[in-house]
Amino acid sequence: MPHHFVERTLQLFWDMDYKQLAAFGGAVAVTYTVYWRYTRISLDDVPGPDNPSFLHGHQPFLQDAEAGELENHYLTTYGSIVRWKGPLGEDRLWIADPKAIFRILHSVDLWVKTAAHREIHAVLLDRGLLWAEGDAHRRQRKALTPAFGLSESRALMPRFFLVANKLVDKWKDVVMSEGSGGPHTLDIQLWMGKATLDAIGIGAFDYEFGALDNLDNPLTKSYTDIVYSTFGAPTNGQLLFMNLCRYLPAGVVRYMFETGSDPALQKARQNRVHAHRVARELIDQKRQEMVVEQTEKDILSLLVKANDTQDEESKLRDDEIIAQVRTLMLAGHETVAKTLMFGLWELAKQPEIQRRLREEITEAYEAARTRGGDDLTPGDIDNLPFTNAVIKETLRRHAAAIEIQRVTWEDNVLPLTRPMVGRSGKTYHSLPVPKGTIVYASCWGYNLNPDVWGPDAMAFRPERWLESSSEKTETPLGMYGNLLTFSAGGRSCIGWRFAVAEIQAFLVTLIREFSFSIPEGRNIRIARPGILVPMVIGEEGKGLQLPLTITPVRDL
Ligand code: HEM
Repeated sequence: MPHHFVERTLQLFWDMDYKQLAAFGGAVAVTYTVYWRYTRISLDDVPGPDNPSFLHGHQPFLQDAEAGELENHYLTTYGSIVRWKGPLGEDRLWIADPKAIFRILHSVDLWVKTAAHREIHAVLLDRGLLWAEGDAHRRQRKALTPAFGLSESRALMPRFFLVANKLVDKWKDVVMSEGSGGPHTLDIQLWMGKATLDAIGIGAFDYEFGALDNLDNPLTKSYTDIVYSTFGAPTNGQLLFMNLCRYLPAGVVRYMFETGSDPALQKARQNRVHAHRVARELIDQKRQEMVVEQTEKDILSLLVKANDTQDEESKLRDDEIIAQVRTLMLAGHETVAKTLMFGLWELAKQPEIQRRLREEITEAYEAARTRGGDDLTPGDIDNLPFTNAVIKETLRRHAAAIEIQRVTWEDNVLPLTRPMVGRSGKTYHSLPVPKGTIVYASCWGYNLNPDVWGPDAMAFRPERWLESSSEKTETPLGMYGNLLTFSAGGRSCIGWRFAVAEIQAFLVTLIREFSFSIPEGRNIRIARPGILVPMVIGEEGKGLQLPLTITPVRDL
């Protein structure tokens, strides 16, 4: 560009008064908006609620909405594809359509995690499997997969029973000392958090968190309610900030997360210090133990051993193994805790289902005792149809992850299971989506979609799994029971078999020993500010709570 042209252009701006500058700025903004609006694929015709606020969009409203009620409202009012507004008028898509979800979750290089989402993972979980993208993700996943097979997960069952029985002993002590051996109300979410932390410690690393024993362990303390205290109750300002992160370079976002003085970020960084120390010790210990051949192995031992036999290119570095330790500690404990607590809550609400479940489990224990065993084997539990139906129904009705967020970096077209009728009345058989669109593959929306599960999809009804029509669908999706609970595709939950084995061990142990009921006057609502938050209505100020009354059903 000739030098004098640049000079003259600058001079032109220099000579403008503020009105001319404002008019020029306005003209550029309008031209850009019109260009953007008419050259970009538009989502204006997708059904959805009107925008309540240009600045915040629907996000504050979604924070407070009740889990399940919101998804049901979307499905019945708008259908299985809904457009809602993010901050600054941005379009977001909420998706409960099986084919569209299948396409998103099976196109892992096209639909990726947002930069802000990944940076949250980096602080909370390090740069492990949940953080990695592309080839790095494939390499990490390949290294971890052998440790999560069916036989490896089932081999952990005795460890899960050990922790479940310890929980029973703790509850019996509480019932004896505080409830004189009779019914006693306790906060089930607190206890489940402790028990599942101990279970992931023992199952995945052979590490004693000592959460049920209230051991003075700084790592255990730093995990207490970590997800809730980090991301459980963001203010509107924090939500806006998180959303605007996508417009900043990843390095800047990283710097802000790494140095921010927010107490939640400080808690996550403190957790990292403790977790790194423990992870290093554990890895060294596993390497030393590798010379001794063990039959029963924790996940980390399997990972360290398998990694040592990989070629140099595929091998995980030590910092990557440490990242997996932190990833598994978090991903594998809160999720299972939520599933168990909501399962027990459903059973407390429906005594008849609970009675039928206890009958099946008690009979199985009697059969095991006759043949000389104390606990049920994985094979015994496989043969308990109603127990497994209750587990699947809990995972369907109370998916621990509400939704799976992704963004696309390229214009593309989503196939639809059912045609979508746009706001204009036009019918769409597939949906063009512009690049940069953030979508939410809704686990709750899909799991409650009447097109997939029938008109009683909202009801907690385990019997549906015993009927011949269950698990049959046009687009088989998930890993387990065609549920979206464990996601699907190349980034699906690697620990789903581990989770199912753990849930089975806890459920049969607890139901055999205690009956569960809802304490009078303490009704629960489950908010969904990114994670599931059970609260007692009227006691919201106390934060997370799920009180249930337990009564021993066998001699103490
Ligand atoms: C009921 C329990 C569980 C539920 C509902 C659950 C759900 C999920 C979901 C929805 C994802 C996909 C997240 C995304 O792509 O944004 C996921 C990924 C993952 N889960 Fe789980 N999970 C559970 C238990 C576990 C357990 C027990 C472990 C480990 C011991 C585990 C480890 C992981 C890991 C490492 C990933 C990342 C996979 C990848 O990106 O390749 N999860 N889980």
